Amino acid sequence: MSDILQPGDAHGDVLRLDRVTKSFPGVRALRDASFTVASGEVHALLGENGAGKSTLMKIACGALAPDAGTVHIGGVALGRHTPQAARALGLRVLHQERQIAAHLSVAENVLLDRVPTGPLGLVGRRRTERAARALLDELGIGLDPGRSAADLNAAEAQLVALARALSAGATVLVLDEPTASLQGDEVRVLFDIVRTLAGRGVGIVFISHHLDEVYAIADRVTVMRDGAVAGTVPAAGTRPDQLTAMIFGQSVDVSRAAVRAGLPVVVRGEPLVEVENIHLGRTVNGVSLTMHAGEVVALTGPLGSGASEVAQLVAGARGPSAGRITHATGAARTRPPRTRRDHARCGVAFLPADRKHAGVLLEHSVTENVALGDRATSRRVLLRRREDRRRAAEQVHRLGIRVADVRQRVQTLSGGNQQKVVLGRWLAVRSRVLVLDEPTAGVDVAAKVEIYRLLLAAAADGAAVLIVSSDFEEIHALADRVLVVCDGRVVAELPGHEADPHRVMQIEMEGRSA
Ligand SMILES: Nc1ncnc2c1ncn2[C@@H]1O[C@H](COP(=O)(O)OP(=O)(O)OP(=O)(O)O)[C@@H](O)[C@H]1O
Repeated sequence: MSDILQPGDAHGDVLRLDRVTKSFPGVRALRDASFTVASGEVHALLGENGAGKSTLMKIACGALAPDAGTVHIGGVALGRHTPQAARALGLRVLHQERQIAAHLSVAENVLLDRVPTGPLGLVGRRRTERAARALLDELGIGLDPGRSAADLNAAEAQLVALARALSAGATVLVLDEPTASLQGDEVRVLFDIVRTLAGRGVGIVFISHHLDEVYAIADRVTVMRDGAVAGTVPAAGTRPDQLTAMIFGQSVDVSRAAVRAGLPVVVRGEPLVEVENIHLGRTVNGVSLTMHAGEVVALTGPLGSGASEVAQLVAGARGPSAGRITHATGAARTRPPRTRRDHARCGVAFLPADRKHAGVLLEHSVTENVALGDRATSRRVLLRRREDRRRAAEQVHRLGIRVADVRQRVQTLSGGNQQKVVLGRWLAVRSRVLVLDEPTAGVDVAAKVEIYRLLLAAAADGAAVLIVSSDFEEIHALADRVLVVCDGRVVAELPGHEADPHRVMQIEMEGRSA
């Protein structure tokens, strides 16, 4: 911890929530939850999907008012429950979405909440860039302050948002699953910066479903269960199985053997999709692959590798600029599918990475969202509400979706539960070809295992499954074959059980430098 003093209360806590309670119609989201963050500590907040982590942080940042309980930031009680009031006391939240102004430069973004003014209140560009440079250097961020923010990738945008929080004098930072769109080296860069911030006395809340990240960065861990705090423990000295037991009430094994236990051994069947030398602009440069019935193929690669685009092409979400994709399934056998609807009709289910925009209809109910898969794959025009509700309820049960009623709007579900709804949509229609981009991003470990088993069961039933994943544990547990993609090409193929993180990272590095 740092010797730089930050405002805090008598215990040095920069954030203190005391006995917070919050209910939504039909749900008790928080029950008497207390949580503190000390100056200079990284405090991980864990819990299964729907446990109450986001609700607790929404109350901390003034986005929601508690029914009971208090919030103190820097030792000062949050009087009005508004984001402005929490910000004024020094609390900032970094969401997963891009939080930078694209029309401004890096420097202007960094100093957005504290633009240095010259005489007459004018903002000097050179002065802005100098001030931003100093801040970026302090954090070890090597970005050019004069660069346009529109050109930044997701990882760079996040670093700029962090620098901006620091420049605004944040004393508490809430990072909500900050590594969701980052790859290996980018995660390391982020963690270095988080450590630097903590060294300056900033208290950091780190929400994650990845225990390896928690061990890499956190000092203390608080686990939430069913809206209550199950306990707070030091990260060092607490074993992963102890944490999963706190999260789920039992330990969870994500190994290949455990995930496959009790499932039939599958023999590779006939080819269902034939991908021949496809191209997409400069992102995909001649990829060929065959997906067979009964197998799970994983595509992996560094950010921008083109793996996601290959999945989009196979799913028919985009058309290739050259090459051919032939499906052997369903009604469209006589002609290659051209549109996404064509693909869906010949049995392709697609779970895109960008769920918020392409995956889920937030304003609609769980039932309607699950039923969408059926609408895309059948010619049925008449709505069968009762049947739709029955199917939705089945998926809610299978995937452990935390929802009071299937008529509830998806908007009111926790992030991980929204993800399960989109997945349930495609599992409900028993598609023969499943294409899933990062199928378990934001999903808790117990649900991950459940999803892996459902995908393996679908494969055992004769489906061909293609996943894009940056989660090595997931690839190792799930894949029969792994294709490593770099610069829009498949640079290596290896059997799933040989795809340990070290091996894949080595191939990615060689692929990138080739
Ligand atoms: N606006 C709302 N209306 C109704 N219910 C809500 C609302 N916001 C949250 N909930 C419910 O409160 C509970 C806690 O949700 P919360 O988002 O805090 O979970 P979480 O721990 O952050 O989960 P995840 O890991 O999936 O993000 C869930 O049951 C959720 O459905």
